[in-house]
Amino acid sequence: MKIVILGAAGGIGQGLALLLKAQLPVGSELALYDVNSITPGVAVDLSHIPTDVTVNGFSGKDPTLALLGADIVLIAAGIARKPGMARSDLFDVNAGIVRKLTEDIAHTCPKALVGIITNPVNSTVVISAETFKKAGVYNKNKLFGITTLDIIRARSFIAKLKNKVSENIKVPVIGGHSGVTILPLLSQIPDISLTESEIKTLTQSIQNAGTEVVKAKEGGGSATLSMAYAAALFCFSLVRALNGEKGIVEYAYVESDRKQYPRFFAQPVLLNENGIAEYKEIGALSAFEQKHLEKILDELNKDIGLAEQFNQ
Ligand SMILES: NC(=O)c1ccc[n+]([C@@H]2O[C@H](COP(=O)([O-])OP(=O)(O)OC[C@H]3O[C@@H](n4cnc5c(N)ncnc54)[C@H](O)[C@@H]3O)[C@@H](O)[C@H]2O)c1
Ligand SMILES: O=C(O)C[C@H](O)C(=O)O
Repeated sequence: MKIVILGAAGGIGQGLALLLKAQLPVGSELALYDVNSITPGVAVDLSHIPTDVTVNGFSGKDPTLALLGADIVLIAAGIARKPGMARSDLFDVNAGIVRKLTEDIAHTCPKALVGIITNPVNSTVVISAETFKKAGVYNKNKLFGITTLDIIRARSFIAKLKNKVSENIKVPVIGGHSGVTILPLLSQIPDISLTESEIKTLTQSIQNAGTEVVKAKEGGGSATLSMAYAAALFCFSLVRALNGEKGIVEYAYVESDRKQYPRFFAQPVLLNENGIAEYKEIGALSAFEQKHLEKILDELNKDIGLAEQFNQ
């Protein structure tokens, strides 16, 4: 199995590459690509870790050599937020980067599963979808916006609040990946009950967690290590599904045909060798969550519309 990271020399890319080198199944192949010329060196560095995962690094303008024969491509290329910016402020630079890299994927490995990390995820995934469509190779079952960071944050915050082991906490998070569009379904966590005030505070903390990191890093970027961990978890699920393991469900920002939601929406999907095998039910929402959901639809539709226009 070959996994490619685009943007591999960045804060997320390097952390993600380390986790994949350390934990991918024996015999896997990891290809790192970034415009930054240090990328082959990052691969040499990683290659000294004694696991049976081969690593190759590529830099320059053309990612083709990295993408050849890819089964999974993870896109973390692009700029990150600085204090005072919203994720949508990244659109002008990152939209073009994601479009170009998607064109390269469409040309070289159109059957690969693609996971998008680059912000604003609510829009970049749509840009990628429209680009694949233009190239005539779009398969909505193979394109994912990675929202796992919202889920692991929710797990961490709830574990801390309730003094529980975070590994055992499962939290659905639906919607999108920006501010209020991040909607944790705190009413659905098995064996944990929360007061109204806890729900309100936790929801806000999960929605603002990215901004909290941006502020704390004081201009040095946004979440990298927690995102690398989140992307690695998501990637391992894709790998297991491609290897034929059954019953793997992940939450991700994907295109579905459910008319009650925007065209792209983070939701639970069952994975198999072909990507999305089935859209799972979101389940019952509390009154608080239902009200919140109604509020975010316009914002998501706006982010999606902007991306659709960009590709026209
Ligand atoms: N989905 C999420 O939950 C989530 C979480 C955190 C960060 N992000 C986003 O991930 C992106 C990367 O964040 P980071 O902290 O790693 O940034 P970074 O600046 O550390 O790394 C980005 C890398 O992309 C590379 N790059 C730029 N243009 C490229 C191109 N055309 N082809 C290949 N590589 C290119 C840069 O050289 C750099 O190494 C940002 O857009 C950020 O907002 C998303
Ligand atoms: O907040 C950001 O800009 C990065 C990322 O989307 C996050 O949630 O940490």
